[in-house]
Amino acid sequence: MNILRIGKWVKRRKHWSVPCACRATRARKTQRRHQRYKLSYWLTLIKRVHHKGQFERERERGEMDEVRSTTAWVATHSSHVKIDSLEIEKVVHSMQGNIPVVEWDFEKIHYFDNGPLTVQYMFVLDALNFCFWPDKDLNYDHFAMGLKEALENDKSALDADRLQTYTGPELRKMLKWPRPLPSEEERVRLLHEVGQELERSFGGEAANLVKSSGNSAATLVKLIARHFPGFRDHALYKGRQIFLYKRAQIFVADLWGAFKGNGFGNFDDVNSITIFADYIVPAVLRQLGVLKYSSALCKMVDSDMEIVPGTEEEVELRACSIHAVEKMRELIKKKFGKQVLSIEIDLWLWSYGVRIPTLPHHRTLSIYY
Ligand SMILES: Nc1nc2c(c(CN[C@H]3C=C[C@H](O)[C@@H]3O)cn2[C@@H]2O[C@H](COP(=O)(O)O)[C@@H](O)[C@H]2O)c(=O)[nH]1
Repeated sequence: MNILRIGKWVKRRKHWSVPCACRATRARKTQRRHQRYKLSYWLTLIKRVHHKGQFERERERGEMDEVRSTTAWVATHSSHVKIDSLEIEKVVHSMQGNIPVVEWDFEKIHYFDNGPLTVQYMFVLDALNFCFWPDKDLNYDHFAMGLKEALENDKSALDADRLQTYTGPELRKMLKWPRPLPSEEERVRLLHEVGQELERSFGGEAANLVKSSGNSAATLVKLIARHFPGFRDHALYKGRQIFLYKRAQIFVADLWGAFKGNGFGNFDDVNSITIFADYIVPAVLRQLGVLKYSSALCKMVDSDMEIVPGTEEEVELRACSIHAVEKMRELIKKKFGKQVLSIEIDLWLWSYGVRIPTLPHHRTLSIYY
């Protein structure tokens, strides 16, 4: 019996010792695995922190490409506007790939003091940079000069708290405009929105908004769109969301131009910006023969008939303009080996267009451009 019992006990011990040993080995293995995991976890984290800016930027750049990719999609599904590739070739060859250089602020109308107040000025100006045409005597220059003069007379005129209090008549007075501005209520609402959000998230200063972009144009556009609903320039077209971001992108370009690529205008990825789809550039591209409109659209534009925002016509006019210029850039690169920025092409086209007051342009009531 005893022997039997001892036998059973030994058997049991054996039985126990096996799982015990296994458990110990497994525990050691698990510990090692955990250590390895911990190490790789920390390495990844360190790498992430180290490259956070880069990761962020790559991600944002992907999102910026949404302007390129969605407008390209419109161009391939377009019903009322067509891009004439042969005409693009002609334009590019006639200039031998050299885009005429236009100096930013060629009109000498902007405020500039090389500091944060210039950033505040540019942001407020671009918050109001849309739809001047309903008043035939009004244009962008009045806003640029009016806000400049206001700042020169009173450095606190565009402070975040002041922006939140302006009324329509006060804004008019600041711009020295004798009658109600087009979309005056919307302009005032957008001023308030800018003031509130600058105060809430950026210590009241647009300069802090720019600083938080980490020298990335794409991140800055994304930040603006995230924080300021008035800048979320997009449309629905044939069931898809199309991104245009005219005023957010022009703000980046204005900083880049004003600060000559330094300080607040220093962006590592300025080439991520596309042209700014307004009502002047499509008209210039049409005159160059690059954009061809359907006969119905020709009639609408030439007779100053209003085009409803969000219609296929309106989205195509804007999206095809962006895509045509992207094609122009690609061709310049392919044929002449030159890297041209969309911003440079935009300034050339826009400055050309505004010098021809008789150039027929499409008329859409919008807060985006
Ligand atoms: N594509 C594109 N559109 C631009 C601008 C600018 C001003 N940029 C300044 C920056 C450097 C220069 O030196 C400029 O002073 C305004 N616009 C748009 O034009 C339209 C105004 O027309 P009109 O009514 O005639 O003033 C309106 O939709 C406005 O939003 C630009 O650069 N590119």
